Amino acid sequence: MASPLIAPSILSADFAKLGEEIAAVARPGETRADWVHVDVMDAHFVPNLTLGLPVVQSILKSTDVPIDCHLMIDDPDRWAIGYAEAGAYNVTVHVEAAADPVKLAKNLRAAGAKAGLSVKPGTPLEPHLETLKHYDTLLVMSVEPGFGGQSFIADVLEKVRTARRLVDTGHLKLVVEIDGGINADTIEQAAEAGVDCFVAGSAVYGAEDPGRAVAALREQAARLRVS
Ligand SMILES: O=C(CO)[C@@H](O)[C@H](O)COP(=O)(O)O
Ligand SMILES: [Fe+2]
Repeated sequence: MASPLIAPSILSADFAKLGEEIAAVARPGETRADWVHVDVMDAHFVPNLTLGLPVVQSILKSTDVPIDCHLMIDDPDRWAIGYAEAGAYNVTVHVEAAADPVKLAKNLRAAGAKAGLSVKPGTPLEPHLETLKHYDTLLVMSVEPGFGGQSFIADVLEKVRTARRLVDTGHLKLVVEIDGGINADTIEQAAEAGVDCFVAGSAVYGAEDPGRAVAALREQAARLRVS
C-alpha cells in the first residue's frame, strides 16, 4: 500500500494570510502536504459559509500542491464543474446533494479532475456502491459537515472498512479519504481501518508548526496502516 496521504484543511487556517498558510505546508520534504483540502460551504447544504470559485482560482495560482475541493453545497450538478475546469486535482461532491452523481462524475473527469463522492456520518454506503464505480475518491465524513474542530465519530470507520475491502478485492478503485476530527489521538484507528488520505484541519493549523504536524501525522498513520 502506498504511503498515507495528508491533506491539511485550510478551514482552520488564518484566511487573512491564506497564501502563507498554504506555503507552510508546501515546502519540499516530509513536511509537505500531499493535497491541500479546501472546504466550500454555501450556507444551504451546511449551516456555514466559507469561500467559492474565485478564491479557489487564486489558491490554484499560488501553489503547486494538488488542491482537494470538498463541496458542501446544494446543486453540485451545476457548480462542481467550475472547480474541475479551474484545475482542482480532486473535486468532491456530497451524495446527499447530487441529483445525478454518475453524470456529474463523468463531467468532472472529462474536465480533467478526479471525481470524489462524500457521505455524511449518517449516510449508509451500500445504496451508493454502484455509483462509486464512477468515482476516484470516497470522502467519509467523520463529523457532521459544516465546521472544523469537532470530535471524531468512530462509527463511520465501518464504512471505511467496507470500502477498503472492496478496493483490496478489486471491486472498486478508490482513494479512501476521511474528514473530521483527525488528530494524533484518532488517526491510528482510521489508519487501521484502511484510510488512504487523512484530512486534518485543526490538528495542522492549530499546531505551532503546521508542516511538522503534517509530517508527524503521516508517520503515525504509516505505522498503523493495514496491508
Ligand atoms: O469538511 C470539513 C468540515 O465540514 C472538514 O474538512 C474540516 O475542516 C476538518 O476540520 P478538523 O475536524 O480536522 O478540525
Ligand atoms: Fe472537508
